[in-house]
Amino acid sequence: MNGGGGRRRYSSEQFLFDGPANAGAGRWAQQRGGGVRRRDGEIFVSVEPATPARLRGGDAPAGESPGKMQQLSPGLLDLHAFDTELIPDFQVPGMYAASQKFGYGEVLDDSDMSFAQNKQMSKSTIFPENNYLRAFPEKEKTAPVAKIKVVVRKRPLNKKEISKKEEDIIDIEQRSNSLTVHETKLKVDLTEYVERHEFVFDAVLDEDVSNDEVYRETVEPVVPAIFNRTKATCFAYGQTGSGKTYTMRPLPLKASQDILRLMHHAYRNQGFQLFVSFFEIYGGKLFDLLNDRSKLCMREDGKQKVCIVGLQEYRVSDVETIKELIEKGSATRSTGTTGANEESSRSHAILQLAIKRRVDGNDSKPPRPVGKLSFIDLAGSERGADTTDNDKQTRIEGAEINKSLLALKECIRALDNDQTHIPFRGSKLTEVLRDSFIGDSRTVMISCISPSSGSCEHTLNTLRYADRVKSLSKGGNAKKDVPLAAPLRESCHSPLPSFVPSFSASEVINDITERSNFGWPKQQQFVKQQPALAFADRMPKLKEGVEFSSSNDVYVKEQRSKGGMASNIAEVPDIMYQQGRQAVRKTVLENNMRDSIAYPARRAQPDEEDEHLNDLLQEEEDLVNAHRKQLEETLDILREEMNILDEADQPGNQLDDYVARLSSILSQKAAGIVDLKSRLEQFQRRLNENNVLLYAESP
Ligand SMILES: Nc1ncnc2c1ncn2[C@@H]1O[C@H](COP(=O)(O)OP(=O)(O)OP(=O)(O)O)[C@@H](O)[C@H]1O
Repeated sequence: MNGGGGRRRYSSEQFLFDGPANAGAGRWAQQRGGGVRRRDGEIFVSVEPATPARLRGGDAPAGESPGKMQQLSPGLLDLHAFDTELIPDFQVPGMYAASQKFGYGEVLDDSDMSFAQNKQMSKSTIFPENNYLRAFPEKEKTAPVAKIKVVVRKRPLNKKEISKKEEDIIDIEQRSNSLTVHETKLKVDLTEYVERHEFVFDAVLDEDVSNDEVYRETVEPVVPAIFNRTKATCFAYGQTGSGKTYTMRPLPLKASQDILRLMHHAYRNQGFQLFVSFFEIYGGKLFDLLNDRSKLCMREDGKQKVCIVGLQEYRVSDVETIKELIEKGSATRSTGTTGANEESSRSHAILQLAIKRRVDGNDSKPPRPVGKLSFIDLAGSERGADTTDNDKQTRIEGAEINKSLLALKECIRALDNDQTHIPFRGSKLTEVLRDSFIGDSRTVMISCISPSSGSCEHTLNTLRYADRVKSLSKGGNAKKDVPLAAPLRESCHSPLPSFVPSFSASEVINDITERSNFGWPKQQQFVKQQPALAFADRMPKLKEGVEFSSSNDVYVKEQRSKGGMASNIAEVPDIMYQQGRQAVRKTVLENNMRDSIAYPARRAQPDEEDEHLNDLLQEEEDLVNAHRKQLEETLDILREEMNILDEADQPGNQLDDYVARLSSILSQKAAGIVDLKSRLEQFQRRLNENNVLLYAESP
């Protein structure tokens, strides 16, 4: 929780991913040969008896022998670790059993037959199953892990929020994976009502859940997989102050403990090594947090492998050294000095734990990359909207953050839908993480939310983002959420309007694409068949108390105060309006782009494809945001109009005043409509441009 006055209090364990306020050591009491004891009592055990050399000020001895506790691997880091082959000596006992046990045994390429045979041999002849089982603690016998997992974590109200008497508006039922946001809204007649927004995710963690439990729910299941060429990525997403850093901070340490334990027990003497790197993306540029924030350069080679030139990687053998590296990197991380929360982070911090393996047991050759675990503490999500109020630098940063969060969402969605084309070129963040989006990968997104009524809008935005990450996925929420809506439907005052479709978004996509004779939906078809547009058409027919339900979001309006003079004015349930439709539209848009790219005479280059797609997605998001804003302004204007009408009815009213205010209101209304219309036309033109290309060049 925040300390007094909204400033953070840094506890003894708060250093990972945190900014300069945490700089400096001294929070840890060292226990030579026996690990390290934190002042709060928790003990980290060093898994090797030797005590590592201290790391201070980036002066770790470069090129130390691999036998030492840490080793700096200077120069070029090949992030494209995923053409990695397991080296020929891999038939050592244990790996086969481990890969089977953890559910990752199927990930080998077909081409790697010799290796597969070796593994078979090792299983039957060298490492009997029962021995293996005894060698592994219960918690490591993990079931196969979902490719994408979206988890929400709610933090407790902090002192500042309590002193401002803000309410906790998030309800999480025990042992459920759903949550409800209670949003208080004002009607036109200024009476209050509550909108309930219900969401379902893979897991929902309430304020009582400890960091240990977060680790068990998110990262722990994927750790064994990285010994078998999997790339796992864990993101923390959310507004400033929602608990991203608090959540992410302990994860790499806990993961490294598990990795080192596996390396020294299950995979003992198999040549595995652990490397740590830590860098940030700030304003679209890369900086090495373990090398005095020196600027890094990202390059792509002829085979489209992404490399970060100059990134320092440290070989580590004990948790204590990792902790020190993380502390050092966190202290170097950029934090902004502008905006509402001056301590908020405006950069993405990326900490990577890479598993490599010695080639033929030979220390003179560079070790081969095997798997990787990345932890990403994203910039505050609301910073993406920070494009107007601050200085130029802040605006540029805001735009970059916005771009990267948008691109990230699209990449994860593409990944979960097994799309062959991943739009990773959309931002520096996704480019850098390119290797995490190809091959065998696992992604965990932890969406952090604040419970307070004052953060309602940001919380809803975070949940919508998380929802869109998965809502259209094959194994995602769309279908499984349908039953959830049923009890809520039953509880509503009046029956669901007959036009509310019971569709899953992916079914709609299929439906649309099936109806197209040419393999992609024509733009006109697409527009007509959008279910949410059908909703919008019918919106004025809504009555008080009706409920909307899309596949995984439920809108229920509870009237708190009745009898208002404007109760017949339909209010747009923005959550419903946005969710199903945006998801559908985006995928159709992507399909359009993909298909248009598959056939044209002048083939677009991959770069162009990504640019087109990302530009369009961005423009679309801007349009929807502008529409929502305009709607909110219209409601304000309506309120104002009603006031002046009321006053006009009073005896002795000032006609001049009435005329002037009405004139100003009408101008505002007209300006809003003109602005939105021109945005809409511009977007239509962009869609047409793409479709013109499509139709002109299709056979
Ligand atoms: N689950 C939690 N339980 C207790 N305290 C929490 C929890 N989550 C966050 N906090 C506290 O809330 C404050 C803000 O959290 P944190 O710094 O992690 O936010 P953040 O999302 O990383 O913000 P920024 O984007 O500005 O870095 C901190 O004081 C933190 O200790």
